[in-house]
Amino acid sequence: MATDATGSKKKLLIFDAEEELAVSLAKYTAELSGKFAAERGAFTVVLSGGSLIKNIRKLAEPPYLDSVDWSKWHVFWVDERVVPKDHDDSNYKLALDGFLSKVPIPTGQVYAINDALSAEGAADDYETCLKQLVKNGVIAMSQSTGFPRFDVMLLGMGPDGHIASLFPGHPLVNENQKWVTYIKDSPKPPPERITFTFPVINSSAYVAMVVTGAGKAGAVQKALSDKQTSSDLLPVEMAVLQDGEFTWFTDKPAVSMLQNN
Ligand SMILES: O=C(O)[C@H](O)[C@@H](O)[C@H](O)[C@H](O)COP(=O)(O)O
Repeated sequence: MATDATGSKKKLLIFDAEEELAVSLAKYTAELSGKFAAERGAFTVVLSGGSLIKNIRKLAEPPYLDSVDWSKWHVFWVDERVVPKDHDDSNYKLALDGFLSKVPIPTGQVYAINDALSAEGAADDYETCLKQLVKNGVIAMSQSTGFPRFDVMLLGMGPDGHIASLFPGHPLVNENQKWVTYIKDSPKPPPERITFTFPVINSSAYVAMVVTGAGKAGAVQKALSDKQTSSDLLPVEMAVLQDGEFTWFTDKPAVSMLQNN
């Protein structure tokens, strides 16, 4: 069962168990796929790594396996580790094994990083790729921000409140020019990664913030409490969409430190 916390700028869905969350997340994503395929003829989907890939598993099952128009999907990564694509740390490999190998998205519409480049080179290369896709009309542009506007970002959050490879207290959280940047000292291994920046994340049309498990309850409590001060924001709290819909997909353990839950 989902609980809707109305009155908040962000929508909070709370599920009794991860299984129900996964059912709802598949429906949410399939509906957005239908909407954007009809409106724009393309559906741009941004994935994180981590447990998110397991959470989207039901998209690769009936009825969605057959009902979704996978030919319209274009898949990107909000962050990627700078390792070979067949390395166990690769977010591409994680998504390929757990999701992409099970659905018929054209391989040319799956945008992995160039793993032959340095972190800096891979970030520049990915940004160039995004700019080309904006020119081609595959990725929309936000008129209000001047940054690309992805149709949906399906994101996880770390126990420290990080999203993408934007970590608490790291200067990268303040990047406001680049679309894609790099980090060489990630506190979560491996240290070298590329990541979308906040202006890109915050220009999205839809964001699903998918958070399960008691280990994340502290960050969820801070993010959803009213006592936020601008000097002390977790990265997840800096995800504030300019003109989009932000939905938390949580399970009971993840919200166990919220009052009234
Ligand atoms: O490459 C990465 O490390 C991920 O993209 C990262 O941003 C992830 O989404 C969070 O760390 C949550 O990961 P878990 O869901 O596994 O905790």
